[in-house]
Amino acid sequence: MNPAAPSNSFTHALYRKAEIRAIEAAAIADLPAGELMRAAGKAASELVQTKFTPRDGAILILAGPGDNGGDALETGQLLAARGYTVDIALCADSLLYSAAANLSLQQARASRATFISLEQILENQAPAYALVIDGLFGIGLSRAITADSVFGQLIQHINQLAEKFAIPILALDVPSGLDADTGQVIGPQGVAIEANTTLSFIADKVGLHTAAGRDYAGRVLIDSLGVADNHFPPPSGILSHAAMFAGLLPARRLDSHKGSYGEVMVIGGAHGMMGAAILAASAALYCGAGRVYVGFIDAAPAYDAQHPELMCRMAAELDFSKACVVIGPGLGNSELTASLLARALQQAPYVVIDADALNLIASSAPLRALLLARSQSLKSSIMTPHPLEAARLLGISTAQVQADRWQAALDLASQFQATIILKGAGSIIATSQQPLCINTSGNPALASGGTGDVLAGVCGALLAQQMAANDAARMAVWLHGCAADQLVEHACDAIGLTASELIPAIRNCLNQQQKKHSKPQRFQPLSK
Ligand SMILES: NC(=O)C1=CN([C@@H]2O[C@H](COP(=O)(O)OP(=O)(O)OC[C@H]3O[C@@H](n4cnc5c(N)ncnc54)[C@H](O)[C@@H]3O)[C@@H](O)[C@H]2O)[C@@H](O)CC1
Ligand SMILES: [K+]
Repeated sequence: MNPAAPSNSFTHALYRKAEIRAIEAAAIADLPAGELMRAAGKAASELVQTKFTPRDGAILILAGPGDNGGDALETGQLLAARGYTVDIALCADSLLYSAAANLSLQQARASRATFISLEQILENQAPAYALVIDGLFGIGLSRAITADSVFGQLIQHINQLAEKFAIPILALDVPSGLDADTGQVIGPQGVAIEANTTLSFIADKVGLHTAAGRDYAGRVLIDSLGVADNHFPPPSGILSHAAMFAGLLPARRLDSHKGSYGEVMVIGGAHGMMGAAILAASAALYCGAGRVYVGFIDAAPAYDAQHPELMCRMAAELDFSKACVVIGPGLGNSELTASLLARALQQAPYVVIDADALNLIASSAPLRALLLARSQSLKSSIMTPHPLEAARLLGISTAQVQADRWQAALDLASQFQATIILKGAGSIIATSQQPLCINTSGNPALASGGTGDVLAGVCGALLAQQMAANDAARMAVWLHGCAADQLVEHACDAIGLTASELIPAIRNCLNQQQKKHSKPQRFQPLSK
């Protein structure tokens, strides 16, 4: 089987460890003993064969104390049988192995693979390995691999050698040391393998795509090990991908006008922070909102010279009753801002709550009650917290949010009955009713001031164009990341991307997406 093409139908599905264990248990009941481990070894060895020939050099296999070690031994014996030079470091008491892992060990011992000791690896400063395969720990890792433990020293040594000599690391199932649910290195003082590629088994895992997961897992490939589709429950999460957004923005009708595409009012831009509101409003404009107002807090400029289309007003003058209100960018924290937020929560059919507006809600029970009342009257609300804002909203620390971003996003969605965008590496989009979504686009170039304001404006434009809140949030985050990816690839590098540059790039991505996926217009010119 091609490891990049899982056989089950949920190709973008994400599961937590407990769900994977349940799928595994159901599948094992249908299969001959050891079949999943054999399939794991076959998938991994075939993946290696697509990239390396036996002449490229030796392969080092790290086999740990559980079934992840069994997968590694199975892979090793298959590669040895195919003529590769294989060194195996057995880091386990084989008496404790499962029957399946024991069988793989016996076959590996009977193969042409060489068993080497940990000391041999730790002493070796310049190995000629073409590849390291990490089968130390998988989803069974239950406590930290501390830096000073034997496993910890081995992992650090391998990471250093891999970096120094550009040796690729293939992790089996999960990079050892990483929590497959949270995407964090299991601590305290834990270390983890930094893989280039992770071949994950049965189904994709949440922790490979959020928090530090992407840094440790590298490219993620999935092999379902032939587990039948009927063993997979509906996924509790999905990865975003282009096809998800097909048709969400209908093609524009020829007889449409600016009133057809909604009204966005960005409320913010207090003294010293006017740019934040302008960025959000410009993003709304470039993403197709029919009319865009900026409601300033302290003083409104006559117009914005770069975008004279924006209508600059005092926030207190604006009527929110038909608008999508994006409130927060540069809002500050005064009595006026709290009353503006209360009015937006009561009147606006759609709101995007960002930045300072999130902090106001975190500290005010009446505002929180107004937000909750919106869900009763079917008004749409998107909240866009970064981890610190999420921590304030939940009354916990930022470290607790980051320790389990998935759970934090779920808690926010259920406590505030809103669509949540928990920002950060692997942004999570959550509602209390639908599967969570982890965004797959974007890169560290987005880590600069103003990009969050831009995201809020994109959300506002999509909501104003009648997109459901969950779809708007998923698509906005995806477009925002795609724009940064395209800029990094074609225009600049990862350093120095500005929020302003992002805005026209988001418009390009949105239009590319529209061209690719929208239905043809009803009237095509005859001559073309
Ligand atoms: N059970 C099955 O049917 C399948 C299992 N598979 C593989 O098996 C893995 C899960 O296997 P296991 O449940 O055996 O778990 P692991 O192989 O992840 O390791 C668990 C073992 O590590 C020990 N351990 C945990 N934390 C430790 C630490 N910090 N320091 C030292 N030792 C520690 C545990 O006591 C246990 O012996 C999956 O990730 C996957 O690679 C696959 O082969 C697919 C099928
Ligand atoms: K592993």
